Amino acid sequence: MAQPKDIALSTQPDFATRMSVSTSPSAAFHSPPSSFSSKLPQRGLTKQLKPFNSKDIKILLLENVNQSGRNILTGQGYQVEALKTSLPEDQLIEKIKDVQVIGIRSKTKLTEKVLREAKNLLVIGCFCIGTNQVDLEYAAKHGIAVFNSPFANSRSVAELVIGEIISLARQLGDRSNEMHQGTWNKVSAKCWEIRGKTLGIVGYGHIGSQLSVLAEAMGMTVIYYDVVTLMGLGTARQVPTLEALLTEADFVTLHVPELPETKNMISTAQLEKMKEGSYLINASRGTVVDIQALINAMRSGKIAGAALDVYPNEPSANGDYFNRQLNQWGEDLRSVKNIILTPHIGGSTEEAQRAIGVEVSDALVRYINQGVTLGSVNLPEVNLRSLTLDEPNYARVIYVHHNVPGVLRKVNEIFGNHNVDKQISDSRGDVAYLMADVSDVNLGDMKELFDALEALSSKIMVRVLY
Ligand SMILES: NC(=O)c1ccc[n+]([C@@H]2O[C@H](COP(=O)([O-])OP(=O)(O)OC[C@H]3O[C@@H](n4cnc5c(N)ncnc54)[C@H](O)[C@@H]3O)[C@@H](O)[C@H]2O)c1
Ligand SMILES: O=C(O)CC[C@@H](O)C(=O)O
Repeated sequence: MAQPKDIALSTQPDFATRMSVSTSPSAAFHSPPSSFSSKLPQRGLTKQLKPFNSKDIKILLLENVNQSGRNILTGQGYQVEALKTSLPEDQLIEKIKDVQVIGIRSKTKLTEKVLREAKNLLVIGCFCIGTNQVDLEYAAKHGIAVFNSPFANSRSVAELVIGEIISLARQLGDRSNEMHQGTWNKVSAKCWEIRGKTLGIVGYGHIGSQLSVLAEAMGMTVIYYDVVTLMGLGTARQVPTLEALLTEADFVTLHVPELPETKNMISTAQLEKMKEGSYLINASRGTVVDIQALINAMRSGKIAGAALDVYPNEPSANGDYFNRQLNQWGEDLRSVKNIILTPHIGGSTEEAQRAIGVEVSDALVRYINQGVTLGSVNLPEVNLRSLTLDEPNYARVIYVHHNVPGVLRKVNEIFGNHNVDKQISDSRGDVAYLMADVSDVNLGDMKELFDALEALSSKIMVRVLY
């Protein structure tokens, strides 16, 4: 965009605050008005804004979003329908037509096909870390913001992996299964302490680095591989290649996102590189491991044990679905020795789900009521000081538009007869986001502003809140 960005930064939080908001949302997100207020001029109580031209906000929550999140949304007076499972595509398409907000976890696929039908949708809340289930680009191009919870369940996943490392080293799953069948099988052959063993972490992000600290505390040596050069915590050491990690680690654990580059990142060639009798853990995404190759490597004895929490195809609800129909190797996998299979529960703790519910719902409320995009994974992050009850005749105008030259000139011409009290604009790729607070406007003025902005060829979405 040719025009200058950040037109009215005088009311923005300082740089450090903005950086900490961007990189560490949960710190500020639980109570944004108060966390910002100490940095900003005090001008009375925050006014709760509402759209000048639309009905009640309708929200569809799928996949059993935690009560903490539902309470925040219903507390705002929104109409919330909450379902325990995800929905088959045809039902999802029917329901999404009607709502302004949808909340999902990892199972619901918001593809272009589904989003095309979502004519009223303003915002998507992913009540989890991963956002690979959403077509982020399509959403951005249609002005639909997407929020997630980037690390509220990291600790839960790291703790699960620690449990799995010990369980695999001691063959706990098999011993427990045998006892459940009535068989006493006291063995020590090929059962190990984890002290002194090497843990290889692939992906040293929020989860990988938490795990690193826990593993070292238990006496393990930690090495990690990441596409980014990162400072190791404690005495953890970064290795230059995946191959270097695979040849050195006794336990390999995967914590990378689902990307084209991470698809089948661990397949036959990589399993061959691993140490004889080593272990593999995957709690990242199901596409990262070639499971048939893993079954073969375990049957040959090369891999002594594995723990899988995620699968290429996962059922949309609880029940007896983990079979050949879902994944063709389903039954073979179940027959392998010393393999721990869990139903994508890495982040499924009370602590994590409560924190995610609060964090994502707060972000949704801020976006719906104020247009603030801080923490969005697909739109530029934009914030303006809240309007207060001392400013009764103000409107907040939000204009999401194509990032092309000349837009700000046209928008400011439209604002021409009004006082623009504060304004900010930023872009991300092809999409730009402008927010302006305009004073001395009545409902008629708001309609005029709305209609004029709607008519611009650069328009993606217009909202006028007051
Ligand atoms: N099982 C669960 O319930 C559960 C819970 C939370 C997250 N997850 C999954 O775990 C993944 C990791 O979570 P996180 O919070 O640690 O993510 P993160 O973004 O903090 O860290 C991911 C790390 O992987 C690295 N990376 C990316 N591509 C890579 C590649 N090709 N090779 C090596 N490193 C690469 C990144 O540089 C980053 O450091 C998430 O994307 C999500 O899919 C699963
Ligand atoms: O809770 C879920 O469904 C997803 C958990 C995890 O994979 C995440 O991406 O946060």
